Amino acid sequence: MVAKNSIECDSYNKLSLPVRPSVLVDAVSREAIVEKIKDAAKKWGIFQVINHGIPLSVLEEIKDGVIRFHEEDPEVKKSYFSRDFSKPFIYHNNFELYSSSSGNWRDSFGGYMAPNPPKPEDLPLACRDAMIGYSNHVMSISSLLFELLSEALGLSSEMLKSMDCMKSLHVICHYYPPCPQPDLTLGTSKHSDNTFITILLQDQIGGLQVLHQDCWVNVSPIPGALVINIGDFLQMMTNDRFISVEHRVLANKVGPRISVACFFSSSMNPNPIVYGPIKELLSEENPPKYRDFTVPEYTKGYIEKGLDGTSNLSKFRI
Ligand SMILES: O=C(O)CCC(=O)C(=O)O
Ligand SMILES: [Fe+2]
Repeated sequence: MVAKNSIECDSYNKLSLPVRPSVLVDAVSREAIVEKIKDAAKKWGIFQVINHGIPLSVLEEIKDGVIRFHEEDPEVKKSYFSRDFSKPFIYHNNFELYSSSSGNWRDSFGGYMAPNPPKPEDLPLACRDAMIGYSNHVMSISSLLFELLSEALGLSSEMLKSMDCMKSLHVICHYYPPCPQPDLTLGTSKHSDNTFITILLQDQIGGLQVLHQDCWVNVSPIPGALVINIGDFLQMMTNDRFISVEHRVLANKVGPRISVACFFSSSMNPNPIVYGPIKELLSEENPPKYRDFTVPEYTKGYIEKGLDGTSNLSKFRI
């Protein structure tokens, strides 16, 4: 299942992420933080942040909530099982099961937490408070991140927010059970996210990798850190100034591995807004590389092809 034409780089030290996790604390000024983010979003499409303001106890609570739900009585879980993403909360394994050539070694649950959060009683008791609490924190850190990303593009701080990039939050909580034969499968196969950005919390088990210059590079877990992925929409809107990172998750002999992916995207909901390369970033020398798109239009192709390792972006290139 290893991607073709890629070399395995097993050492994080050989090729380490350029933006260290302390990006939001160490940098002496906002300008310095913006510079680091600009560099990482361009070269890697990913960076990690610590001291983001979300208390460690909140991170622990959501991870515990994910384990509690997944280790719940199967009868309880069964009542939430569905592939209908318009429902307020669903438990599923492999949204791409019927479109991909192989299944992935994980189970997931989640729902849209903004702009219309589910009624608390629609969420299972095992993770209800944790999901609501964590989502509120993620919404506020996303506001700062979209400001910094706008500034990194040389735009006004409010630009991306004014384009509704942070309006819709889809939270998906993954549970990767220990795998007896990890070499034969993957936790999540290679893909980029159909989002503006994704804010990811991973536990200490490891397995997340990004494809960089034909090498799979480990995104080693850092306690308390959040991983920020640039998604496909932002790559198109920035006309390739930022890149949407291709990533995957290895299956592990140990586990379970827990991760919580917060997708900023309205992908499964109606959204009439037409996006395209941001006019302020274009010039005669830098004409639009993508045609305009709506999020549901983009998502339709993304879901249909599943996580098959191919890019949906290329279909929108001019
Ligand atoms: O579990 C992870 O670390 C990554 C999951 C992921 O890439 C996704 O949900 O899109
Ligand atoms: Fe992803």
